[in-house]
Amino acid sequence: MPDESDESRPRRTAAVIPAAGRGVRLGPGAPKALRTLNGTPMLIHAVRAMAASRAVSLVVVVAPPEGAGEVKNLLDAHALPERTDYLVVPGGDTRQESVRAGLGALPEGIGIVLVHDAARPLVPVDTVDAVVEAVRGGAPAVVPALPLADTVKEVEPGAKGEPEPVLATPERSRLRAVQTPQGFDRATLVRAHEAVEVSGEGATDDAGMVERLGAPVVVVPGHEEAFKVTRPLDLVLAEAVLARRRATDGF
Ligand SMILES: Nc1ccn([C@@H]2O[C@H](COP(=O)(O)OP(=O)(O)OP(=O)(O)O)[C@@H](O)[C@H]2O)c(=O)n1
Ligand SMILES: C[C@](O)(CO)[C@H](O)COP(=O)(O)O
Repeated sequence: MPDESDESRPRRTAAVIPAAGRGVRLGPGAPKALRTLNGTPMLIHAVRAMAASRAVSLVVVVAPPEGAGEVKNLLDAHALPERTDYLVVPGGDTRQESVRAGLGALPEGIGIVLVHDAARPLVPVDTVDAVVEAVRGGAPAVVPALPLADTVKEVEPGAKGEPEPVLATPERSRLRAVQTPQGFDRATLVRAHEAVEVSGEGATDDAGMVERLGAPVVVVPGHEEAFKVTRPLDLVLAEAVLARRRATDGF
C-alpha cells in the first residue's frame, strides 16, 4: 500500500478534458469534440493524447450535457490504455463551468490536474510530460506556449467591418500564444475557480484565474501540433498532421 502521507511520493495526476462546447466558429454540425479527424472523434484523439502520458492515471471528460451517454459509449468503443481510468461528467454553459464540473468529479488522492481542450486533439505526449514535470518540480501553475509569428496590435474594438483605431503594438518578443494542457497543483486550481465563481469574472484560460490569485504561473515550450481546432481551416491542418503521422510513424 502506498503511504499517502509520504510527501516524497509523486502526486497522482488527472487530466480534465472540457469537451462540452458547440464549436460555433467551426460551423454547423455535431458538437465540435464529436467531429471526426481521420474517422475518429476529436475527443478520442484528445483522450488518447492525455492517456499517452504515463503520469496520467485518470481522465475526466466533460461532455455536452445532452451527450454524456454518447460520450461514455464512445470511450467504451475505442481502444484506450488500460492503466488509465475514465470518467464522464456533464458540462456547463461556459468552458469555465465545464472545467469546474470536471474538478468536482476528481477523487481524493489526485494532487496534480491537467486541463486540456478536446479541441487540441494532436498535442504530443512530450508536451504533456513537460507540463507534468514542471508541476512536480514545484510550480503551482504551468502553461505550454509558443512565441508569436505575427505582430500583434491592441485596438479600440469597433463595429464589425469598420476600421478599428490602433492603440498600441505590444513588444512581440514578450508575448506567448498559450495552449493546453495547462497543469496545476490541484488545491491552487480549485481555489482559483472558487474565486472567479465568487467574483463573477470570466477568464479564457485556467492559468489566468490562478494569476488573479497572485500565485506564480510559468510557461514551458508548447508545440505547433497542439494548435486548437477552432475554424474550418484548422480541420484541414489537423487532417494533414494525422496523414503525415500515418506516413512517418505508421499511426
Ligand atoms: N461550455 C463549454 C464551452 C467550451 N468547452 C470546451 O472548451 C474547449 C475550448 O473551447 P473552444 O475551442 O472555444 O470550443 P467551443 O466553445 O466549442 O468553440 P466556439 O467558441 O467556436 O463555439 C473545447 O474543448 C470545448 O469543448 C466546454 O467544455 N464547455
Ligand atoms: C484555453 C485556451 O485554449 C488557451 O489558448 C483558450 O483560451 C480557449 O479559448 P476559447 O475562446 O475557449 O477557444
